[in-house]
Amino acid sequence: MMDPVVGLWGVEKVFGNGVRALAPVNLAVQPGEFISLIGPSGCGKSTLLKVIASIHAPSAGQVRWWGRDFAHVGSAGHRMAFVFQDPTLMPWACMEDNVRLPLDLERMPATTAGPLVRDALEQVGLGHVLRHYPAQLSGGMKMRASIARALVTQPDLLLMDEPFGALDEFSRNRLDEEMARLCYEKGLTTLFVTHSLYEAVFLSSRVIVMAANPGRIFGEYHIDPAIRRDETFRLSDDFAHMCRDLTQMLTEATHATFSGGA
Ligand SMILES: Nc1ncnc2c1ncn2[C@@H]1O[C@H](COP(=O)(O)OP(=O)(O)OP(=O)(O)O)[C@@H](O)[C@H]1O
Repeated sequence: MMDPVVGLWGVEKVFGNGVRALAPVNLAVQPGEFISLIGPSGCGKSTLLKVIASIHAPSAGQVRWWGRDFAHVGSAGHRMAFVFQDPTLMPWACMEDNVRLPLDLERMPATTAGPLVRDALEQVGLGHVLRHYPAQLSGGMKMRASIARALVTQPDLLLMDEPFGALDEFSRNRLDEEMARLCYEKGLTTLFVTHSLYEAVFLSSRVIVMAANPGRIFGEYHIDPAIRRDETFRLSDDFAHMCRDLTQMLTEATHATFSGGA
């Protein structure tokens, strides 16, 4: 059987202050999945994403990327990119220069990088503002630029931590539709942290529900990846039904007591 994109076995995270952010977590992320992590505040969603990004080392357990250790991430076919809630653009640089940053860090020649940068900006609908500076753009456009900066590296795994949380509902819905199109068309494996159950249902092929104290996986909910993620889906009875099911699971997760190991 093929190795998962990321596999976690018995992963725990205890911070220096004693907070047990993750009790044993087991998870296998398969190629092409769009997985959302939802759960009450403090249940370890961001911590789990950061363990997968290798920003945090697990306190116990094992993580494997494409069946190997972290040293192999970054080689062809095994690239990972992270999008944070804050777009973190360089204010003194135009869009083109901002998005080119990861390629500059790889010392890619400008002639090779140029078309990749323009293509990434086109993909997120910013092809017309290449020479604009962040201060000239709306919040939604800055977030698009941040996504373009992740896509320009042609990642095989995209990690997104509540990327649209600061946006108004209209911009968020629109970006969700565009994100779904990009990810499903490319078969891009994506892990997405959100506080919005509706966003999780709209985007995901699998929703992982977490519980807190300690942070752990409570349950999961599968959604047919073949469903077209558009306004028709958002307004459908199926969508409402899925949101109801997930609301119920989330309520149970919020009240669940932990009976696992010490
Ligand atoms: N660097 C850190 N040092 C100490 N404790 C931390 C650290 N990062 C997170 N925590 C704690 O770990 C627990 C899980 O935090 P985490 O941010 O992963 O939760 P979350 O589910 O993403 O929360 P939210 O939905 O509120 O963003 C919380 O109790 C948090 O206070």
